[in-house]
Amino acid sequence: MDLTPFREKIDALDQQIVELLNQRLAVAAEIGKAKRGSGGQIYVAEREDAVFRKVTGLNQGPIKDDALRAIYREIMSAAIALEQPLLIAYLGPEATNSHQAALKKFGASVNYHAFSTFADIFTAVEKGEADYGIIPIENSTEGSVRDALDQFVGSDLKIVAQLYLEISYTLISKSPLEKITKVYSKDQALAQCRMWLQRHLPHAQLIDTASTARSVQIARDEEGAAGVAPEIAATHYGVPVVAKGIQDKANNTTRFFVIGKKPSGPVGNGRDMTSLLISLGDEDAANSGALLKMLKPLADRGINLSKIESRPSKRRAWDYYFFLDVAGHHDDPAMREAITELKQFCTMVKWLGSYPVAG
Ligand SMILES: O=C(O)C(=O)C[C@]1(C(=O)O)C=C[C@@H](O)C=C1
Repeated sequence: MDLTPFREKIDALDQQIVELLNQRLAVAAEIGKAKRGSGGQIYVAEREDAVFRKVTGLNQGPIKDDALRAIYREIMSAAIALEQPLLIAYLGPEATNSHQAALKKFGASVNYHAFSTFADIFTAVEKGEADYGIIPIENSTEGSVRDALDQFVGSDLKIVAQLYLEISYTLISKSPLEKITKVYSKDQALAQCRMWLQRHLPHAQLIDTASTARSVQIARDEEGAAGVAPEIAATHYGVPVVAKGIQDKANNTTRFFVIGKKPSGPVGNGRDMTSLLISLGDEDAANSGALLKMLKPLADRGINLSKIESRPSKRRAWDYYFFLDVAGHHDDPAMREAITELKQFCTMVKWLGSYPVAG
């Protein structure tokens, strides 16, 4: 069959797509100029949310919404890069789950820098050395990332967006499965793949490493060695993938926050979420009456709570902070009223940020 006529059609369409993309980017460049003049935010979570909803709403197929979203992620990433080069801070080394989350949120056209601690990421964004940071906040099987939550106590940075990343592990090695004698990875990653490894590599030695990325470096250099890491690490270090999706539990998902200096505006229509940090002060946190009192200003206004987490304040024994995720935006009148009421009896009510629910 002669494919020439089809390919000619595709060539003509590609020409239009490229022209339209460049027209769109030229408009973004204008927006960038206006933002630089007024000190506006380059990455605008609520606008990106609206663009994603608009284009998936227009979609009649056959392209899948996920594919369309991925394409638009890269279009807006290119727009951002044209408006102003952005630097995104994440928990390294390169090719970690945090790196993958950062790429998923900001696309391939912005710059990334790996930091070794959460505190370093907060400091880099506070000092303006990075524009945004990506912080893992909770995992569907392991629970909250406490060190990350604690950083918010002493910081004025805002949560500007969230995203969910399905955590999937890949067996990475130069050797075929039957020649693998050692499997390296971070203990949590090995633990999450224990059943698969038992079934497919019952005689291999399991060896703990400092990070999943490190295990792939070892697999690159050592015959018969494999690493267990996100797939991005195989590409990054140029080591072949032996098996994908080797984690024992499906739907193992990590939630990440994007942190920045300026808050995000509302999306509206119940599609915003707000995070608050509350301290009850002298009220006994173990007293259920005190907890009830804290939740009442929210409940009275029909503001739904999706998460509550307590952390020791480290100021006094048995003194706690509460991290709350509630539905709505800080600018909603009901939310403002609830916060004002909370401030009347709580020693601290800190607004950590409002952001689109959709990640
Ligand atoms: O609307 C804006 O503020 C833009 O900068 C344009 C645009 C886009 O390409 O649609 C790019 C980056 C922002 O994060 C949001 C949207």
